[in-house]
Amino acid sequence: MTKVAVLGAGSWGTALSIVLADNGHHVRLWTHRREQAEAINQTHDNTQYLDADIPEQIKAFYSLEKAIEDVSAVIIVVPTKAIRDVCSELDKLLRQPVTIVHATKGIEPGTLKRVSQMIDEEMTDYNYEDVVVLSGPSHAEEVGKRQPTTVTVSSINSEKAAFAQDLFINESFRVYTSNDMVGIELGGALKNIIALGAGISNGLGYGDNAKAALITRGLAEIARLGVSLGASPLTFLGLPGVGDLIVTCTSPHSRNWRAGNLLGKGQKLDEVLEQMGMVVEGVRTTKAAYQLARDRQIEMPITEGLYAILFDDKKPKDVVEQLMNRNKRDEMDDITPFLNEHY
Ligand SMILES: NC(=O)c1ccc[n+]([C@@H]2O[C@H](COP(=O)([O-])OP(=O)(O)OC[C@H]3O[C@@H](n4cnc5c(N)ncnc54)[C@H](O)[C@@H]3O)[C@@H](O)[C@H]2O)c1
Ligand SMILES: O=P(O)(O)OC[C@H](O)CO
Repeated sequence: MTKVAVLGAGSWGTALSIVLADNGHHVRLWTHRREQAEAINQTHDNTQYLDADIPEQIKAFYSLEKAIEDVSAVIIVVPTKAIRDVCSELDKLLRQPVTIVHATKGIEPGTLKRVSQMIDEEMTDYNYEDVVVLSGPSHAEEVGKRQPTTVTVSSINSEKAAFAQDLFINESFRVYTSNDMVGIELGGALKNIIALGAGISNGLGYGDNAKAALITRGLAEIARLGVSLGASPLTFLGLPGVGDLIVTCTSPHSRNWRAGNLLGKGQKLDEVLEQMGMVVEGVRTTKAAYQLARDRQIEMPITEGLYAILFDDKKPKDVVEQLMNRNKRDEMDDITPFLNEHY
């Protein structure tokens, strides 16, 4: 059995801790809020973030130094915004070699870096090639109830990916491996933009046709950007692509979908984010993807529309009208030449 530290006691960190505890591992769940650590240890629940019983072998810690003492794996599950601070602190305190797995879905605005690249920059002895990413269609609410879930782990270092697969896999949590780390990280991050769009569409009163359009045309633009950044197009047909698009664009469990739904009903971004109380990664990732698309001259009309709603105060209805009135074209026009150019 392995001693594992999980950094980030939000909904996903808590759900992944439950998977690890079910597999017999000793889990140290770290939170930067002392009162939360104390409450988890006393009550064995974390109801602000997840409605689930927390097994006895999960111990919550407020001290990062104590949480990572003697562990052989560190699972990083804080929001993208917190990755640099947490990793630079981790770098100062780690005394032994560990396998680092991250389950965070985002791209950093400004630097336009993926999470593994941010970890690489903050940690002296680890570069992105040693980091493992875990991603896929996986709402914490269902994982906490041991409902069947499938995810993918990936690393440039295939031994580390296999280690992570063994650490997490069980009868209700099936873990695949992939050798496309770039695609796995990008799929998980970019689907949040489309989930915001699907929520907005619902808030506007639109139905399944609009949702299906967003999922499929969203997939096309995710693949276009992903391939230009070195991902395999096939990855986006798998769990971290189509799979995660389906789960986040169709479920009210999704924080991104819920935030989009409120925006579609007319609420302002600031009040929506305050109301959510949990991270809505799609907002910052929209900023990053918009910049990446501009820099690389990739057509991403849905992402551009989302950017206009979130940051330019454009009305959602006007954005839908604009998307529906784009130039006539063949469905594969913007996909086939692009893939031919890269493959
Ligand atoms: N919730 C899910 O179902 C789910 C599933 C897969 C992936 N993810 C991804 O996991 C990541 C975390 O999401 P979540 O849903 O658990 O978020 P959350 O909002 O439920 O929890 C985030 C946690 O991070 C902590 N945190 C925030 N800033 C911090 C800082 N500076 N230092 C230390 N801790 C800090 C918060 O206190 C909170 O405990 C996101 O990237 C999300 O996209 C979430
Ligand atoms: O709740 P969301 O929108 O952050 O999505 C959670 C997971 O990424 C779903 O796979």
